[in-house]
Amino acid sequence: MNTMNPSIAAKAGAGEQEPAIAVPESRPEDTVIEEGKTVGKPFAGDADSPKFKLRNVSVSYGNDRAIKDISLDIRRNEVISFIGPSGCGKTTFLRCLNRMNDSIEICRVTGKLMLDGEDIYQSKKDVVELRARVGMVFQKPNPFPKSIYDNVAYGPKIHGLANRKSELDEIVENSLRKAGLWDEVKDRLDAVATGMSGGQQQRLCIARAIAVSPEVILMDEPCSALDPIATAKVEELISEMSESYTIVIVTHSMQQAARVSHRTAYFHMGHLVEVNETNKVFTAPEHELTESYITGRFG
Ligand SMILES: Nc1ncnc2c1ncn2[C@@H]1O[C@H](COP(=O)(O)OP(=O)(O)OP(=O)(O)O)[C@@H](O)[C@H]1O
Repeated sequence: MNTMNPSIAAKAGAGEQEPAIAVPESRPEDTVIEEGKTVGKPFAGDADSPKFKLRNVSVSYGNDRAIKDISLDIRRNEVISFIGPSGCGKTTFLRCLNRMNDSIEICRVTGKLMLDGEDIYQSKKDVVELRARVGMVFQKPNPFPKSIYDNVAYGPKIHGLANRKSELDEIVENSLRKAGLWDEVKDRLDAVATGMSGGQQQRLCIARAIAVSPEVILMDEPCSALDPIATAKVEELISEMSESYTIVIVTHSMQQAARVSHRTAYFHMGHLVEVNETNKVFTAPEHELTESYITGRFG
């Protein structure tokens, strides 16, 4: 979708010529980040009601704060990438969006997290229904050890989305088509899913997520276990899917963020430092930490 500014990309790789006299440089770790302050455009305009309205979100594991007062709107049908150095809180923040962190006993989430205006952390919230609306695709493809058909049919069955076998067949076919997998598997729907290639397994997991008609799909490094060809197929799929879904993707690949996302959010040590249109983040970042990261000064 976007390409990186060649001058910035070049800095990330080869490094620039050393100046004759060493000029003291500020180090990224010395930069003071003001808590709760994000540069760029983290919020939707007044006219738009965002899909997710997230305000003053903090997350702790025991006494350790992993997310520090983050506020962000996620727009309808946008693809937004979360990038940043390892351990900066991308996955933790992503997993708040469908309460996947609930299963971690020491994890505590505070702040307001609204999906279509409804507080997803309210005590009476049905978490199973939330996860049907906000699906998830993980880093490693994790199909059930069942047939290709059963993997896709499982969700619609437990959510009562089909009354007849013919309806279920239709959901399975449509989901596999949307995941770009139908032609490859239509003649072997009874084959066990774990026998597929890694890339096919990941697209099957995407079909499984799609099968329950979600509104949002969360993707946690969905291509990190895939080869470049399988990665390209999943990226193509993400672009196609953005017509129907809101997509939030955590990625370590800046090239991937540049290719697939409309906006990019840069995280740093639990802070949300910058959110901007992807093209801006990679060509003219506003925050010095974003620039340091995308030019490869740290990672
Ligand atoms: N289950 C957990 N228990 C305790 N601490 C955790 C847990 N999960 C994450 N953390 C801590 O929270 C912080 C943020 O981790 P998180 O995995 O969200 O970062 P990340 O940016 O996604 O990292 P990476 O890019 O390496 O996947 C880290 O300090 C991590 O050690």
